[in-house]
Amino acid sequence: MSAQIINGKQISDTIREEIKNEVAALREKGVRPGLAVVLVGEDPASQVYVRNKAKACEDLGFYSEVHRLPAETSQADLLALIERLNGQADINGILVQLPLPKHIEEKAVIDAISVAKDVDGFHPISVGNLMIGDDSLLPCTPAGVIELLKRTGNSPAGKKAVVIGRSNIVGKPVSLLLLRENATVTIAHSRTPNLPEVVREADIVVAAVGVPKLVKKDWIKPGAVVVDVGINRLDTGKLCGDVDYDEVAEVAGWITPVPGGVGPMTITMLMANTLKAAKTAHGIG
Ligand SMILES: Nc1nc2c(c(=O)[nH]1)N[C@@H](CN(C=O)c1ccc(C(=O)N[C@@H](CCC(=O)O)C(=O)O)cc1)CN2
Repeated sequence: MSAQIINGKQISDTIREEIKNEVAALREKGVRPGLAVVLVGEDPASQVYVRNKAKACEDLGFYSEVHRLPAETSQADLLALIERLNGQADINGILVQLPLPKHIEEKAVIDAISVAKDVDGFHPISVGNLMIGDDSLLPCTPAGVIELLKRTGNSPAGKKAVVIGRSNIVGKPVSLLLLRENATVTIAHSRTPNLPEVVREADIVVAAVGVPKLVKKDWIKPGAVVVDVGINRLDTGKLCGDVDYDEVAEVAGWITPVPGGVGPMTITMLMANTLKAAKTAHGIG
């Protein structure tokens, strides 16, 4: 048996088309969603992601502003910019690209973003809303994982899901979203005894642990859905996930590749969040 591939690029393109059409209709009514992206420093990977976000805005008809600040920008100056963007009516979403330079406290920056414009879904109030099941802007990568499952007919309802990883950005929120979708969820991590045995119980495995090729073929129940959130760069320069793709694909029912699986969904869900924030700001559906 060989797993069916979950093509994140293709699913992401479909969602972008849906968003583009909705934005075109909104613009007819005089509403244009706006996203501000803030980059501090010159991290090469972050520069690529920020460029891709600005390009997505252009392609889908959003207004966008990119604020590129030098690495030595003070925390006070960054907070002042966020405060200004919080008050700007043409901006519906604010994203500060992570990681930030060491002298800036990430939490202070996330806390300063208005909850209504928190399109990353990282603000403590957004996290609390997710926890209690209130409507909120959902963190992009976890929301992308749920979209990939649903759009390939792999509804989590009634399934056993094991999430490997407990980070605030992926592991914990994706677990809460799977629970919200009526899966029975186990969160496993580096201190979980008998990890392969725990994972073998799962109908859905989400790997978000940051260890290249950790998940092996004999950890997987035949036919299980395997979603790999890991992005690890090997010494060869090649990207790989947290799942040993070649061997796991022999037993899984469905599998996401790296690259081209979860990765492309992150920016797409950011655009979906910005659209949602704009509609809320204008009192639309
Ligand atoms: N404020 C934020 N900062 C960061 C986030 C985030 O969601 N919000 N996530 C990452 C970076 N990131 C977006 O910002 C991101 C990472 C990876 C991809 C992606 O499409 N990956 C591709 C591979 C790309 C490659 O070849 O390098 C894939 O997996 O297919 C998109 C966005 C950290 N910072």
